[in-house]
Amino acid sequence: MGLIQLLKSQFLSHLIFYYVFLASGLIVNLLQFCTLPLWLVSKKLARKINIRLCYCISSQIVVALEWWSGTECTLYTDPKNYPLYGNENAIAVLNHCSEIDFLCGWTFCERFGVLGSSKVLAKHELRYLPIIGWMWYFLEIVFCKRKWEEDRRTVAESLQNLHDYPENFWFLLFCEGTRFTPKKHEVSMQVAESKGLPKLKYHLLPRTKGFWVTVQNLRGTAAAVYDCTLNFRNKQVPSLLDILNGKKYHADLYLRRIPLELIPEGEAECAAWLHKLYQEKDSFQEHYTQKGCFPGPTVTHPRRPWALINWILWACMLLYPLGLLLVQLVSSGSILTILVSVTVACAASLGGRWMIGQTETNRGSSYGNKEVPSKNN
Ligand SMILES: CCCCC/C=C\C/C=C\CCCCCCCC(=O)SCCNC(=O)CCNC(=O)[C@H](O)C(C)(C)COP(=O)(O)OP(=O)(O)OC[C@H]1O[C@@H](n2cnc3c(N)ncnc32)[C@H](O)[C@@H]1OP(=O)(O)O
Ligand SMILES: CCCCCCCCCCCCCCCCCC(=O)OC[C@@H](O)COP(=O)(O)O
Repeated sequence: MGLIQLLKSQFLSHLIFYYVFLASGLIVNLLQFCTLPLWLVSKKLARKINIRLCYCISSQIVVALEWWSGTECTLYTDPKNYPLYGNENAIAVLNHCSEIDFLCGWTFCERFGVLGSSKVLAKHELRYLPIIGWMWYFLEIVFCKRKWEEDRRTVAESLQNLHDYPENFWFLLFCEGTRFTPKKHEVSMQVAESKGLPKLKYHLLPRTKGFWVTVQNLRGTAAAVYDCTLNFRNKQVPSLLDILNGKKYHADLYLRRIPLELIPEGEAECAAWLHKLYQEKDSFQEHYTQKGCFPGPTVTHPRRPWALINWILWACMLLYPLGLLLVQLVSSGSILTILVSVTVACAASLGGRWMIGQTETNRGSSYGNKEVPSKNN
């Protein structure tokens, strides 16, 4: 292990990341709270400010992937569509295969300039996640309880609110509804069989209702569906903790742009269309497994410096006063104050580690583990 690699895996390096992330995150949450009265005066301005504030937080995790771990992200797409990415609203449909697929999604958002504004249909448990969940409240993220009877109205209403959104955004949908595990795959393939649908090898059976309600409510707002299939080279199974330890991965993303007009309007037709899309996605994954790449050309797509600049600015702003405080503490020689500082450092470390734990599949939900009895079964 080289010196730099050793440095990246050290507790102190992680502590710095945790401290900057947690302290800046709480400051940003507070600033977001202060924008509340502005929503009454100018919704447009409040949204624009919140987009930038959210960028301050989410781009820090992108920095960990792009700059700290040096992970490379290759985009496979039709070059003629390339100029449209970032310049239109889109619904991104992504496979839910790893613990960092959301982060790879964020990285592509960053590169196309839509990181601050991008959204997701997220499970409602994430709403309460400190910093990220609170930030999402102000970003108008759409939450679902994964209980259709409750979600159908709230999700549609939240989507309708995005009609006059002032900046381009990508709306992410993990149609599989939960992360891939062998058990969830087995259960969902039983459902596929009971519905007479072909089995999928690399995906869970997609949940179609969220997709249908999203497409219907974003017609006229989003121009296209981006069918995104993500994979990692050499069968690597990445985690956020490994990223923080500086482990480098190579992510490949296959992106197909499908104009929204091509998607059927009726619920049953739209569901059938999505099932077909997932069968195609499965064949792309098979291609990747066999050949080590996706079909079609790649486009060079460099990382941008803004996320790193944002992190450096926050680090300077937050580490300088902390350094001064530490010097004072040590020179005061007071055992009590030194004990308090050690406790605060441990709390920051545990807080950061706990947040990373929220991305780990083995701590995930049991959603999709048990076959839900349906009218078709
Ligand atoms: C490169 C581009 C990147 C772009 C990135 C852009 C933005 C990034 C922004 C943020 C990044 C942060 C990411 C955070 C990640 C958080 C993500 C999540 O939280 S994922 C979980 C929440 N989201 C979803 O679940 C979305 C998909 N789900 C749905 O759409 C659901 O339909 C629903 C709306 C949630 C409702 O769910 P519910 O369970 O109540 O209903 P369903 O209709 O889905 O289920 C009943 C239906 O399904 C059949 N069934 C039963 N069991 C299964 C099974 N195991 N598998 C499949 N199907 C099953 C059952 O028979 C019923 O069938 P039918 O419809 O015929 O009645
Ligand atoms: C610079 C970096 C500093 C690091 C400090 C700590 C960073 C912590 C970052 C936490 C980011 C949390 C983002 C939450 C995204 C979680 C996405 C996710 O994985 O959701 C899972 C759901 O889709 C499905 O849930 P399951 O049904 O599988 O259960």
